[in-house]
Amino acid sequence: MLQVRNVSGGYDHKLIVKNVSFEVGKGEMLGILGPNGSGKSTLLKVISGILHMAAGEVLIEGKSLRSHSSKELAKKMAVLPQLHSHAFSHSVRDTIALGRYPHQSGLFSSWSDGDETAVVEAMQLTAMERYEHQMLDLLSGGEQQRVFVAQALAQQAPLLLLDEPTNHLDIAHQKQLLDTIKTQAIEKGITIISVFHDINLASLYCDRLLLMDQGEVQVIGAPHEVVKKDQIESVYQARISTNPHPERPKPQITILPDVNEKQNDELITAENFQVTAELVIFQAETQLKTWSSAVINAGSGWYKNFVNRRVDASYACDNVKEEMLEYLADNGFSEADTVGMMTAVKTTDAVIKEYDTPFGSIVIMVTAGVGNAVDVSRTHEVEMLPAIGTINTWIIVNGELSDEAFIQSVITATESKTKALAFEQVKDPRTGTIATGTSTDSVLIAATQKGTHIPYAGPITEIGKKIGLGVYECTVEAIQVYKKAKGWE
Ligand SMILES: Nc1ncnc2c1ncn2[C@@H]1O[C@H](COP(=O)(O)OP(=O)(O)OP(=O)(O)O)[C@@H](O)[C@H]1O
Repeated sequence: MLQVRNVSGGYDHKLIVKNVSFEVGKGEMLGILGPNGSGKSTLLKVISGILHMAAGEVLIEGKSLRSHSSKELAKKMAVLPQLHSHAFSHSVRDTIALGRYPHQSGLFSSWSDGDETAVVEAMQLTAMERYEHQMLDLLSGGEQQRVFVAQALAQQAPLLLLDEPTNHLDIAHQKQLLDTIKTQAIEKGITIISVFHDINLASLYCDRLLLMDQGEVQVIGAPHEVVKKDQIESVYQARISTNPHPERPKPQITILPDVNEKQNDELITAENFQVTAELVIFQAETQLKTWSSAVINAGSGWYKNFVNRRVDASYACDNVKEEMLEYLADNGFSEADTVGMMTAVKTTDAVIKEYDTPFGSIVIMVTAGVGNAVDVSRTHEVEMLPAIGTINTWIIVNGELSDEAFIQSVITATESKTKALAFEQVKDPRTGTIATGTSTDSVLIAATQKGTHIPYAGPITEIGKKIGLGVYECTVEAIQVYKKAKGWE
């Protein structure tokens, strides 16, 4: 659709864009990224013929940009500039209708049904119908931005060039606008080139990204090839981390601040745990980075309340999460701050131990109900029914764990728990073989993320050794307490 070949250009004698080449296919959405002043707007202006091209060539559907008349060009290309100056304020409808000028002909151009449909559709797509008769200068910045996007859409050109289309828009309108534009690309085959400041939006919506640095193309490729930690940090000169989008295979970034908030040097010890007849509670002064399979707030996050709640063996509920949230709220724990687990074991039987390591210490808590023990390697052979009995394992770390260390901690703890079940000869009653756990076990790793950086937590690391020993000891003891309570021995 569009070929940009070795294009250079800028203002008067100041060359800004240097030797830029790329191609964009029909229906493709290309995002242009780069720091302030890197030449993104200038590139868009050169491609759209607003600025003089000092060297190179731009081809639209194989035909040189230079050989288009301005009206011909406007039929092929709609442009949304970065800043909109409007000397005269028109109504919203009249402003959008200006987008139809390339389609008007003759001295007394008549307004056709096609023009009307295009304007109405553009108003619908940008949700501006109810502002139709309002004057532009009485609208908010975001509303005005949507009017100009509507004007560009009303032009019905196969190529859309947008300079920061989400400028001034709140998140709902950013989403609505980008969903609309992307739908135009998918359903109507419109080609879109758009400048973005928001790397996450660009990554999420664009098929490819072009990263500019000092007027040149630093890299062009699929979002996962462009949104890389080192590349973004070096071009933008800002510390970031990359993380996966929860629903799409598009990388997202998070800014890492260099300013520290008030430091809290709280050291977590076994003494910080409270045990009541109903609960094991650990409350940290500030949030800990947590990975867990808990009922409430599973996955990763930052939390400061950790609750292991005892429920009766006959506990049955259609909506466990809702019931648990109500329970937590009634007991003064807010959902935003709390990770919540359940157990049928007496909470007073929880085993809580502290282990010193060269970098600091870890605290381990285990409650073990093994009436529901299973041998996971044999579950495919037998019929499994939901049953009560769970081993809950918590590992609280005074240190800074890497992502690898979080996952390795889960592996190390699980292996160690399995060994404890073997030592205690806990069997799966269906198969008669040694159990590996129960069908509802839960694990939680929480770290202060202060102090020593801990890159790994496998069995040969200092932390891995203590997780291995600690989970084993605590689980063996918890199983023994459970067996005694049940009169098994
Ligand atoms: N009208 C102009 N005359 C002269 N120089 C200009 C003009 N407009 C922009 N420049 C210069 O061109 C360079 C690139 O500007 P441009 O607006 O293309 O950057 P950008 O990447 O779009 O930046 P931003 O992210 O801030 O919008 C800047 O150094 C700027 O000072």
